[in-house]
Amino acid sequence: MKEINIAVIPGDGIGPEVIGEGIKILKAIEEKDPEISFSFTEFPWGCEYYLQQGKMMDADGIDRLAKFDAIYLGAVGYPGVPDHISLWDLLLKIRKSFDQYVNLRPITLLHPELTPLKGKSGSDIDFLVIRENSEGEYAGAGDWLYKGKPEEVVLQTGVFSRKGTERIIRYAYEEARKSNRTLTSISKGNALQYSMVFWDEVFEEVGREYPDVETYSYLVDAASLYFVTDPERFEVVVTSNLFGDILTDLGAALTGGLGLAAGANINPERKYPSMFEPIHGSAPDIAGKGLANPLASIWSASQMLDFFGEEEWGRTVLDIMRDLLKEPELLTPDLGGKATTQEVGDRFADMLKRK
Ligand SMILES: NC(=O)c1ccc[n+]([C@@H]2O[C@H](COP(=O)([O-])OP(=O)(O)OC[C@H]3O[C@@H](n4cnc5c(N)ncnc54)[C@H](O)[C@@H]3O)[C@@H](O)[C@H]2O)c1
Ligand SMILES: O=C(O)C[C@@H](O)C(=O)O
Ligand SMILES: [K+]
Ligand SMILES: [Mn+2]
Repeated sequence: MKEINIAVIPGDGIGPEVIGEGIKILKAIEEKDPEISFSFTEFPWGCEYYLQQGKMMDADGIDRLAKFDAIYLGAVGYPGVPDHISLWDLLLKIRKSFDQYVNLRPITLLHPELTPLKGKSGSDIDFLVIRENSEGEYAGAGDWLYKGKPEEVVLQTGVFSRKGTERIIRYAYEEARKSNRTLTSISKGNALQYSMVFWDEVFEEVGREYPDVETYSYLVDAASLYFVTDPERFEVVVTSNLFGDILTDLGAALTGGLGLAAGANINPERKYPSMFEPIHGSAPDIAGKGLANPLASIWSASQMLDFFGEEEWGRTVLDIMRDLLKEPELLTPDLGGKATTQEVGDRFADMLKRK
């Protein structure tokens, strides 16, 4: 019997709505498979907590989370709390404290009707973005000088360490080798003459150990164009923290939108818990109305299953998702349907039970 202890942080806005459906699916799996059991421990942290308690999570929050096998997160961020506070005091705090330096974001078209791309381009979109998740533009290094004065200056410094750059690039080469796919590095060495020239050098350097992996290296501006005009050229992509953030929302737009985009924040050494979440935010514009698509959070639950060696269940969840996507009227409005968040989750769980 495999027991997976999951810390659940539903968070803000649509976070609790979509996480509830993901848990529903995990419970349905638990019911079907006598070899797996999940425990769910919920933490009330987030922006509402901040407004009541003056903090996004408890002071000993990281220590408490450290005891779990995994973290399942909805989203943080809500009007009334500055976004940089909700991000830095919860989401980024967890990613950094648990050295979740790999962010796996699949960009996969599960149904041909889901892409806005016309014609031949985009019929076979299936790639994995590996986003550096610990430093780079998100290092938090900087300053705000002479606030409010005419000589005001703000610095936000990208930090690219040898260790941090090498390990993400090596992870990506390993992934490409293992899955026999090409590897594309996306950077910006023409304008960013320190950080991205260094990134490109490390990409080449590490690549010498992987002569079997076919590689490409694009500037991020051109890569954005290729995402739209020729997404089929990408198989495994490795990129920096901020570029990865932006490019994966673009990738989501090509494959059904944010309601379908999942992400896994991985600590490959398994020294700390990894965290699974939809890549979207708290979507205040649709929160509390049953409009949120729960498929992204269900997909991230399938990434969790993969991570714990339950790839067969991970695959089954995606197979069900493919089937579900064949009937647009039974999906949430973002995908053209009329169903509520819960109705999609219920139907998903039913389909799983019948598998
Ligand atoms: N990981 C996170 O917790 C995370 C990620 C991104 C943004 N945020 C925060 O979320 C808040 C809102 O940010 P935003 O509006 O820029 O991004 P967002 O991802 O919340 O929403 C962008 C758009 O996508 C739609 N959308 C998102 N998820 C959806 C779903 N599951 N189903 C249907 N439609 C969906 C929203 O309605 C909105 O129109 C901000 O406070 C931001 O800081 C948090
Ligand atoms: O990493 C971020 O910037 C937060 C959010 O936009 C995300 O993509 O996880
Ligand atoms: K999220
Ligand atoms: Mn993002």
